[in-house]
Amino acid sequence: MSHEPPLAERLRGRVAGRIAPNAPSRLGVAVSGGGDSLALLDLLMTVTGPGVPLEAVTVDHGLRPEARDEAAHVAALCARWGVPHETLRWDGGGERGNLMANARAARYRLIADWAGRRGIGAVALGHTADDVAETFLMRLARASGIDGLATMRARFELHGLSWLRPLLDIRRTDLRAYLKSRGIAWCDDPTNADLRYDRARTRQIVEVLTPLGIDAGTLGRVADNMAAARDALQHYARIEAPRCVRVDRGDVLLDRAPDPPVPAEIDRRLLVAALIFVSGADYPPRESSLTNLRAALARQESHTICGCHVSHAPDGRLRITREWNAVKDLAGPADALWDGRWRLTGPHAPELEVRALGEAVSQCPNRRTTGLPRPTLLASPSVWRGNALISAPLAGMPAGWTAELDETRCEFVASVL
Ligand SMILES: Nc1ncnc2c1ncn2[C@@H]1O[C@H](COP(=O)(O)OP(=O)(O)OP(=O)(O)O)[C@@H](O)[C@H]1O
Repeated sequence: MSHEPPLAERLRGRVAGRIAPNAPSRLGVAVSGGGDSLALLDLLMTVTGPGVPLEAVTVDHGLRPEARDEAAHVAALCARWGVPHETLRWDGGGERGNLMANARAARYRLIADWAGRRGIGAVALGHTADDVAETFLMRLARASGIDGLATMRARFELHGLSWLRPLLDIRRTDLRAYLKSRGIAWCDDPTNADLRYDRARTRQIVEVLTPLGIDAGTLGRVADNMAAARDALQHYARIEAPRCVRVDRGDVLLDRAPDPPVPAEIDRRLLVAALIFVSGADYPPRESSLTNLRAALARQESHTICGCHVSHAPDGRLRITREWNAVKDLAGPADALWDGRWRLTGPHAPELEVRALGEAVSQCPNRRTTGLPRPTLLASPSVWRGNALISAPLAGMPAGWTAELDETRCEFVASVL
């Protein structure tokens, strides 16, 4: 029996400890071909047994010429190790906006779709303690708040999938040493050393700070402290939510001046949670967008943000409703979830479609009796047969149909806080 080097035992123990409480029936691992995620793949192979089949995935963003070879390298290793592997290609390099952010968002989406097809319940990512430290410094540069400075979560939910980060307390150098000891070659992404990128410059800075006693470990501990503070604030927001927030037929009514008052930070968290609840957004709005919202509200104006329409209700509370523009092109079968949250029940027929009510609200004679404002009615779900409006349950024209929030979304606190 060969003797395991202590480093391997230590790393396997840590990864096993992170995976065990979250183990799904099938586990995926996102492998770029770099040292971190290749080490993750190898470690996962040794800590998952036949009870938890492992599958690997690589995304070729088509942005660097070497990417194809990197994907092929991962594919070859997986073939040798008997791990099913798939390379997914992204061809959105020409899309408008921030290329890196688009590529990252597409990667998460592509991997989630792949996991859905393969019946995989959780996907592991190779973020390390060094990523925590570097992200912390990069967020400092943006004057981020507590959430931005907090350690990334070891587990989070996105696109209907669990994502795990089992390497968060493991240093990159240890993973490289581990790979060397196992004779496994990895690919170095040249952009990691390219000082035109924030990430590469930040790596240099971490080294410069070491003589001050500030290293990846120290920064990681500060980020952990921030995570503890974030969790405490979320806990407090959860306690305050019932007296500040009411869900009214899919809208959120937010009392921003409750008696006794809540701290501004709790009010901010409830507002962000309300925007996420109504829009189904994956990420909170940027701080600059929230500043614009506050300015508009201070002028007593309504405002659109994050796919939501925000206005003052007559009693002074804020009404956060879905923005008509964000849903006006959404059409789906009448028996499917609409806008990620509405379930319509009624005399279903295959040709029926759910769409936003829009200007057809004028065809609903009882709309005023609902007490709902026009923006809410415009974005509310309605049933159509071709161009004929059949039902608008929230606009006083049910015609045998009801519209209910899907159970995963109807509990405000449970779904967003
Ligand atoms: N092209 C890829 N294919 C598959 N997985 C990838 C790819 N790129 C990154 N990953 C996964 O994501 C992890 C983090 O990679 P990286 O730090 O480069 O991501 P990032 O772009 O900074 O995104 P994030 O916001 O998730 O940190 C990797 O260890 C790996 O698990």
